[in-house]
Amino acid sequence: MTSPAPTVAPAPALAVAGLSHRWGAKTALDGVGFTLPAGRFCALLGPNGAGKSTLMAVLTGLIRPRPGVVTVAGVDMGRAPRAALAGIGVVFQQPTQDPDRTVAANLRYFAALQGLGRAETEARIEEALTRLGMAERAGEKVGKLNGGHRRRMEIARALIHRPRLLLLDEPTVGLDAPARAAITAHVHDLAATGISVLWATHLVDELRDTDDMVLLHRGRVAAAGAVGALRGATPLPDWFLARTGAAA
Ligand SMILES: Nc1ncnc2c1ncn2[C@@H]1O[C@H](COP(=O)(O)OP(=O)(O)OP(=O)(O)O)[C@@H](O)[C@H]1O
Repeated sequence: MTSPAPTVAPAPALAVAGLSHRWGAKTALDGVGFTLPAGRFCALLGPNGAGKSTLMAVLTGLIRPRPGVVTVAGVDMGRAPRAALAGIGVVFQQPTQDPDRTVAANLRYFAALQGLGRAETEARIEEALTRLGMAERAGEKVGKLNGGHRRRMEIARALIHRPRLLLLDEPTVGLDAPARAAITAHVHDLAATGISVLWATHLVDELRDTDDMVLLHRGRVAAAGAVGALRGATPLPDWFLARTGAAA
């Protein structure tokens, strides 16, 4: 009789353990730990100064985890940073685009940095823009786009190398309500196709009950789990206010 082959659980898209960081005398992260399962939308929620951007800086390799361990799909960022970073797409808080060039030209530049060939590049650009509902804007100059479309272009750019994990640092800052809603919906759709998403925000209306959430407060994880299960019957703004003292 043969015994069934053991099933091996896939590595989480992202795992953070024992992570701390100080900016001089200021403790920005203090023993942060959480895991993000594959194919989930997870909000990194926290008031101003909670440590979200510092954590994003660690996760994008700008700050070395010390102490602490970050693994991306099982790859240790400290030991194999290039391999870990290859699996991540990033949308930083500050946009970086050439406004005088078209959307496609901006994306081509990024694809070249990733070492993609010409035919592959065009296919990837079309694929990424289509996922963000931006395919018809490929030939438009970035400077002519509204803020929401620019942001969508940046998200498309972060997808060009087909990462399994997408990190976004407050991607809706400065956008009006319709543009925020559109981007939030598009990124939820990406998660539904299997891309894991970590979405840093202090705006609770961007979260759905079915999302995961890591609540960061004063550099520590104050709560983690599914949004609906955590808040129960309490409106999310009230739940957030009770735990952080900050209005959402
Ligand atoms: N480069 C830096 N030098 C010194 N202190 C810093 C630096 N960056 C952040 N801090 C401090 O670290 C703490 C966490 O800041 P961080 O920007 O990571 O929080 P945040 O949650 O992203 O806030 P925000 O939403 O305002 O961007 C804050 O007290 C901040 O003042």
